[in-house]
Order: sequence, then structure tokens, then C-alpha cells
Amino acid sequence: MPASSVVDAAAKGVKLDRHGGAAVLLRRASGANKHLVSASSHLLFRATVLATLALVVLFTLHYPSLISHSFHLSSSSSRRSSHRSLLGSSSSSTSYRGATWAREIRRSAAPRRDGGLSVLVTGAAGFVGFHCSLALAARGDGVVGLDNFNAYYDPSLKRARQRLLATRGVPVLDADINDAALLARLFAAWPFTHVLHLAAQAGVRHAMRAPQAYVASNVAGLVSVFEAAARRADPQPAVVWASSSSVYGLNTDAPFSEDHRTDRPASLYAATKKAGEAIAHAYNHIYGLSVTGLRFFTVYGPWGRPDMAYFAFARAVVAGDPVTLFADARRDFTYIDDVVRGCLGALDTAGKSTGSGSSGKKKKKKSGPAPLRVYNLGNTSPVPVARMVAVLEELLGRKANKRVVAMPANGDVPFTHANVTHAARDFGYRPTTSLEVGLRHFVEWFVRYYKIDNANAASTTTTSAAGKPRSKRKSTAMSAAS
Ligand SMILES: O=C(O)[C@H]1O[C@H](OP(=O)(O)OP(=O)(O)OC[C@H]2O[C@@H](n3ccc(=O)[nH]c3=O)[C@H](O)[C@@H]2O)[C@H](O)[C@@H](O)[C@H]1O
Repeated sequence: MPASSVVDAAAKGVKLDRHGGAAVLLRRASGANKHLVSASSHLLFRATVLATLALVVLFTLHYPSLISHSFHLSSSSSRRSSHRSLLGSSSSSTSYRGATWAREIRRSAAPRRDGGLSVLVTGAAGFVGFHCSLALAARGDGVVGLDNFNAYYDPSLKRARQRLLATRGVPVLDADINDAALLARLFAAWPFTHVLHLAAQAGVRHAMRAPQAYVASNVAGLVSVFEAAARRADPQPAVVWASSSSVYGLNTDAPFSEDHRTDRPASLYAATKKAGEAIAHAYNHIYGLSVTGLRFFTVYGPWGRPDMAYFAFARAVVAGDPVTLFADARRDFTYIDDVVRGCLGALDTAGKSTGSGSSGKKKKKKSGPAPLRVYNLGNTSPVPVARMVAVLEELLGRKANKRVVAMPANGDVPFTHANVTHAARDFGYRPTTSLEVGLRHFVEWFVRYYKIDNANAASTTTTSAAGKPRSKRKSTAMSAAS
């Protein structure tokens, strides 16, 4: 029988089978063995397809989060190789649900050392959140991160941080702190002992361009986190969150102490951070929530924020673009590793929340008032911004095209200077990194990450010197090496 006839017979068989079954097919085939073989193979084929479909349906019902790619976990983690990657970079947080998802959360959140913490880190793909998450995971604490990956600065840098965290077993969910339902599901999935709340709208001067973003993140978002921690979580976690040196505003007493006035913010950014400190007081008072606010002082370092001056200036120096310096500005630049030690110290000493939270009703406090703390995390040695640029010039082996202007009325303050005696007393905080050393670490990362040829730099040659740039300028193009 020609091949076309076999195909015809098989086609007929399908048709007949639909109407009369295999017996009709067998009669019409009138003993032709080839037809019999063809028909029975066809039946076998159909049975296999049906069985496969049934299996797919069963699998889908059993593993919904796998099918929807809704949850991010490391695919390359050495410690957690059993975690298959569910990284889906643009998934909606509303799909973070289900039994498998909750199991994955528990697996990442569980500490791997005796007495370890279990920390929900908001803003985990941000600069400080990324470094703190790495440090917590490295010492065996359980960590689950979340971040909304907004475009305030290059989201690809946040994605690169997310990928690196994944290799350490820290998932970073694509989620917004204003998603109350998701926060409730996270606390239902696992009793986090701590929340390190670092998600925020940063940037002092940008607040004049996008004021509502600061209200949405730094006020509404903070309330959302406090609501979840105080009223949805049972037991309540302790919350450590990022306030800012900017709350000192127009204060002129120096160095800035936590006892100084903070009721004269100079920017909307500062005002929202100050509002956050007042909101923290209310949640501590009403719900017995343990809350620690950390006033960061111009934190810098590898994997930093491209919107900050040291980072933007480094890019401008490499590109040969102008650098605008606000005359006489000084900052208490604080290196990231020092700040991370401060954050972990604050978490370790946070003290327990004492209210009862799951029903949202205020019940009798379990053991008196919960801690309410605020600390400066600065470097204690302000440096002129012009000096910061000079160090960058040295490290990059290129001269900046400087333009010095009077400080505009944009919310900036002329100087910051931290007194850190409270943090030193309560958790041994002692910053040890000079601006020169810290910027060297930053530049080493910066040239590697953006694949910049830095052959002229002081750090890699013995002949270049600040003020004596080489005439030969190297490539100015920057591309991320992530
Ligand atoms: O400690 C904080 O609470 C804040 O620190 C950081 O704010 P700032 O201290 O203002 O840092 P950053 O912008 O790097 O400007 C540094 C210096 O460069 C000067 N500066 C800035 C821009 C410019 O074009 N020229 C210039 O001279 C400028 O006058 C300043 O003296 C965080 O961004 C903020 O989110 C918050 O965390």
C-alpha cells in the first residue's frame, strides 16, 4: 500500500473511531494487517496523548507557582542547589501565593545557625539593602528580600544585585511595600523575627521634581510596613528602618547628636524621613512595636547609587563631562561596610516587640513597652566635596572638568557631621574607613562593573598623580559588566 493510502486509512480510522469505534475500523480494514497495525498504533498514540494531558493538568494544579514563574529563587546557589530558579523579572506580586511559594519563602527565611535572625529586607536590590542582605546571609541568618525595581536609577544595576543575591540563596521578590496583601501573605508564610526596612524614595534634590514619590514611599510605604509588622504579623517582628541625616536640616550644632533639634527639615525628602520618625513613635506607642531608626550619613561604596554625587562625578570624570560643585559643601561620607556593621548591630540589639498583633486589636501588653530607638550612623569626619572630587581624580587618573557654583536653594544643607556615641555605646558601632580608602574600593568596583580602561589611575600605575592627568585619555564608553 502506498504511503498516501496508509495516511488515508489512518485518517479514515480517526473519523470512524469518532463515530463507531475500533470495531468499524477493523471491519473496513477487512483483515489488512497493515491497516490493523496502523489503527492500533493510532489508538495507542491517542491514549498516550490523553495520559500526557492528564499529567500536565495534575502538575499545573499541584505546582501553580512554577507554572506562573511567580517566585524568584537562586538557580545557581551553591548552598541551595535544590531551589530551582523561579526568577521571572517582571512578574506581578499578586502571583506570589500558593503552597509552593510559601514553602520557598520558609526555606529562604529560616536561619541556618543557632539563634540566627530571620529578616525580611525591603529595598533588598537597593544599595544598602543589597549589602545588608549579603552580610546577613553570610553569617547564616534567613533572608527574604523585596524590591519594586523602580526606574529612579538604572534598574539593570538593581537586577545585577538581585542576581548576585540569588547566588547566595537570597530571593528578591518584585514587590512594592504598598502591597499590603503581599506583606500579609509573607508574614502568614513565616514568622520573621526582624524587618530591615530600607525601601525608600532617596535623593534630597530630586524631591523638588517628584514630590509625590516621596510621600508614596517614605510615608505611605512606611505605614504599610508598620501596619503589616504591628497588626498582621504574629508574633510581631522588630523593625529597623532607614531614616536620614537630613532630618537635622537647618541644625547648626555640630557634631549632630540624636538629642539635637530635628524640626526644621530643609527638603521634602528630609520632611518625609522626619515624618517617618513620628510615625514610628505612634506604632511603638499603640502596638508595642520595637522600632529602630537609623540616620544614615551619605553612604557610599561599591554597588552604590548612581544618583549620588560621588558616583555621578566618577561617571562625569570618565566621560569628560562637567562636574558641578556646590561651593563649600561638606559631607560626613560613610563607607558602606561601616554602615552594614551598624545595621546588623541595630538588628542584633533591637529587642522584642511587646504588643499583640494578629487580630489588629490592642491587647494587654506582654512585657511592658517595646524599644523605640534612633541612631546616627555616620563617619564622624566631614570632608569637603571638593576633596572627594580630588580623590576621584587621583583614582581615575583623569582631571575633572569642574564648575563651582553657589549652593542652590534645592533642599541641600551645607554640611553634615555625625556624633555616633549612642550607636557605639549600644552596639559597638565604630566607623573605620577613610574617604580615600572607601573611594578606592568604589573605583575598583566601578571600573570593573562598567568595563572602564583605568590604566591611567593612581591605583594601577606609579606615575600618575592628581593634578597631572595623562594626555592619553582612554575609552569613555561605559557598559555594565554584570
Ligand atoms: O545622608 C543622607 O541622609 C542623604 O545622603 C545623600 O544625600 P547627600 O548628602 O545630599 O548626597 P549626594 O547627593 O551624594 O551629595 C553629596 C554632596 O555633593 C554635593 N553636590 C551634589 C550634587 C552636585 O551636583 N554637586 C554637589 O556639589 C552636595 O551638596 C552634597 O554636599 C543621599 O543621596 C540621600 O538619599 C540621603 O541618604
